[in-house]
Parts: sequence; C-alpha cells; structure tokens
Amino acid sequence: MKQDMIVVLDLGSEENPKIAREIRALGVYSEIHPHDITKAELDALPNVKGIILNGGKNRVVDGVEIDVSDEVYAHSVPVLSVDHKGSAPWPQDDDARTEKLRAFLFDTCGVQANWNMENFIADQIELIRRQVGDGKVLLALSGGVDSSVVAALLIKAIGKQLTCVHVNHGLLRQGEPEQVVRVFGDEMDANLVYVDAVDRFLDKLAGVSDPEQKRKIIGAEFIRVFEEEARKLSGVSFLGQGTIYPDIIESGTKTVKVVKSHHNVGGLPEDLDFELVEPLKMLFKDEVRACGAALGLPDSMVYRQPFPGPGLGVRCLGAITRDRLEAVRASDAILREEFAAAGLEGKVWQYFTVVPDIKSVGVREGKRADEWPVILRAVNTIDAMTAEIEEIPYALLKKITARITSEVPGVNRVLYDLTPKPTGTIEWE
Ligand SMILES: Nc1ncnc2c1ncn2[C@@H]1O[C@H](COP(=O)(O)OP(=O)(O)OP(=O)(O)O)[C@@H](O)[C@H]1O
Repeated sequence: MKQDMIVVLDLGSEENPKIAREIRALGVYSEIHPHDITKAELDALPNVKGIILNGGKNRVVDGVEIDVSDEVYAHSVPVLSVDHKGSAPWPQDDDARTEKLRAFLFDTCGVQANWNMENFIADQIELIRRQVGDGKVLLALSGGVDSSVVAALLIKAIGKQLTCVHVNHGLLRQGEPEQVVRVFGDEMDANLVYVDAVDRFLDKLAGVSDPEQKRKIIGAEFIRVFEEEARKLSGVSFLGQGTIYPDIIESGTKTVKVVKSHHNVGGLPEDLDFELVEPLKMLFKDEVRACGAALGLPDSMVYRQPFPGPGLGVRCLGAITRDRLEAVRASDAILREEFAAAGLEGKVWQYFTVVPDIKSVGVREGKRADEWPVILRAVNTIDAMTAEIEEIPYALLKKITARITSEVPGVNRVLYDLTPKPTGTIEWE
C-alpha cells in the first residue's frame, strides 16, 4: 500500500468530514470510522499512522457519554483527542487548527504527505483484487459520475471479471447511452451489457401524470430490468456500487441522526445477496471527479452536471409521450451546446429544459400551428436548499430561442424561468 492513513474516530462531532478534508488538504489520506471500532478492525486498516478522536456535541447518546475502547487508547500509534465542545478544545480559527493538525501529523505521527489520486488508485486496485479474488462483479452503470468512475476503477483492477449493465430507459440525455457504449464497451473493452428498455419504460409510463407515480414506476422497472440481467449471469457474488462519502453522511452515523435515507435507483432485491464493492465510499464528490479524470474518463462524463435519477422523465411534465420527450431531449441538447459555446459550462451549476403538457397557438410557414412551449431553467446553488437563477445575456437567450423553435419539432415558443428557490424548486416535478 502506498498511502499513509490517519483515522478519525467519530465521538459525536458534526465536523468529521471537515477534519477529514483538512487532513487530506495537508496531503495525507484520512478515513472516518465509528467510535466503537474494534482493535481487530483498526488493525485491518492499512498503514494507519495516527488516530484522532473527534468529540463534539453529540457525544452523549441515549444519556451515556460514548468513548472508544481502552485498546484504542493503548494503540501503538499516536492518539490525539480533539473536541469541538468539551475537554480537549480545538481551535476555531482555521490557521491555528491547520498548524495543530500539521504538528500532529508530521511531527508526532511522522506521516508522509503521499495522498494523491495516483496512489489512491493504486491502493484501491490492490484492495479490490484482495476482496474479489477471482470472483465476478456486477455493476449498474448509468453513465453518471459515480458509477462511471467505479466502472473505470474496477475495469483497471479486474478487467473482464466485471460485467457492467447499462439500462437505456429512454429518459437519458442526447448521446448518453452512445457515450457509455463508446467509452466502456469500445475504448475500455469492458464486458458491457447494453439493455434497450426504452419501450418497456415508456409503455409502463403511458398515461401516468402524477410525478410520484412516475418516479415509482421508473425505479421499480429499473430494478426489474437489472434483476433480469443479473439472473442471466452465473457465478456473480459481488456488486459494485458508486457509493460516495456524502451518501454515507446523508444516511446518518452512529452519533448523527439520519438526514435522509439514501435510496438510489440501483436498490436491489435482497435475495440476490451480493457482497458490495464500494471503492469510492471514502471520497467526496470533487475527489471522485479527480479520480475519474486520473483514470482517463472524458471531461463530459467527469464534470457532468447533476441529473435526477428519473432523468428526463421529470422534465416532460405530466404524462410522458414520445414526441414531447423528444422535444425535451432535443431542446436540452441545444441548450447545453449553446451554454458550452458561450463559456457557461462549468460556471452554471445546473441548466436544462422542461416541456409542459400544454399547447399555444403560433404561426409556422404562414399557417396556424398549435405547439408546445419549451421552458429554460438555469440555476446556481451551493447546497441545493436554495438557488438563484443565472442572469443569461439576452443575445444568448434569443439565439437559443431561435434554434429551439426552428430545430425542435412541435415547439413554437421558448420561456425563461426567472424563479429562484424558494419559491420554485430546481426541477419542475
Ligand atoms: N440507466 C441506468 N443504467 C444502469 N444503472 C443505472 C441507471 N440509472 C441508475 N443506475 C444505477 O443506480 C445508481 C444510482 O442512480 P442515481 O440516479 O441515484 O445516480 P447517482 O447516485 O448520482 O449515481 P451516478 O452518478 O452513477 O448516476 C447508479 O450509480 C447506477 O449504479
């Protein structure tokens, strides 16, 4: 193993991710573990050079103050107690904190600043091989950032022992299924199962206008399709997953209440009984992107903007029809193309188009034409709890409008959504 590690043990702090990131910012790999980790579990972690006991306001759980076991205190590596509330006060000032951490890491523990993507990838490859042996791994590959980076890492570690399943449910953006096939099937020469399930999904969704119902149908049908593919393969005992650290935080820890349970589209029936392979579960989103870039994935995949699980299905408002869904997909592609050309890609957090289920009168080639409007949405946000709209230059809005109304069949108007969150949510459904 190439990297040294500092272990942060959670003694009820809400700042575990913060300290973990501060350690990584000093070039040292860090992992967060629960306070009740056993000595055996600790010993199984590679290259541990120091332990930080990170106390905080949730230290009292069910009336009892939690602590680590005596074995942890007696561990052969240095142990530092920090507390954001109580007995071992920790500086609030950023510089003072960095200095204290630096002294602990480099003077007390003698760690090497050897955390970088190259070493992380090398270590993960070793760990994946150790876990999987000559077993087979299955991965649901959406083409989104997380599952794409896991796929690239697994391909590098175990090659054809991995089978990726990509489900085209008809709700992906223009060019995405093709990109998955090109990058993973052709360029990386992976075992890729491409499932064309467009008709299945759209038939199930026909006539369904309630957004919750649409989401449920998409989620349930995805599981069904994936399960069918999984059952066709024999001898698979591992399931790769693009779990990343924020997913774990959002699911709650032993000392922090659950913010929300993490249900992803890839949730599987329990009787399939796989052991999970989750090599990104200690990475923050920006680190996942850096890992993807280091593995050679294209920028358009690694820096992809957030995309809802049910895809374009929630941007084709009300009951989805194939023609209106195509209007969403084509207008979204034009918007993305024009934003990229105007240098807004990577600057605006999220931008997309929505097509409501209404028509208005217009004129096309001298004749009356009842057609749909396309709504443009472009927002910036830090935490997705609130959002501001992007002030798009008028000339750009006019250009996008001209292109959409001339290139997208069935669309005669373009509107710009000026609403911040609140009162509007980012997505329309
Ligand atoms: N169309 C699809 N084909 C194959 N797998 C999919 C598909 N959609 C979702 N998945 C699986 O379900 C997981 C969760 O999907 P979700 O839409 O919640 O995205 P996510 O957590 O942002 O992950 P990603 O960045 O990989 O899309 C994905 O990581 C992937 O494993």
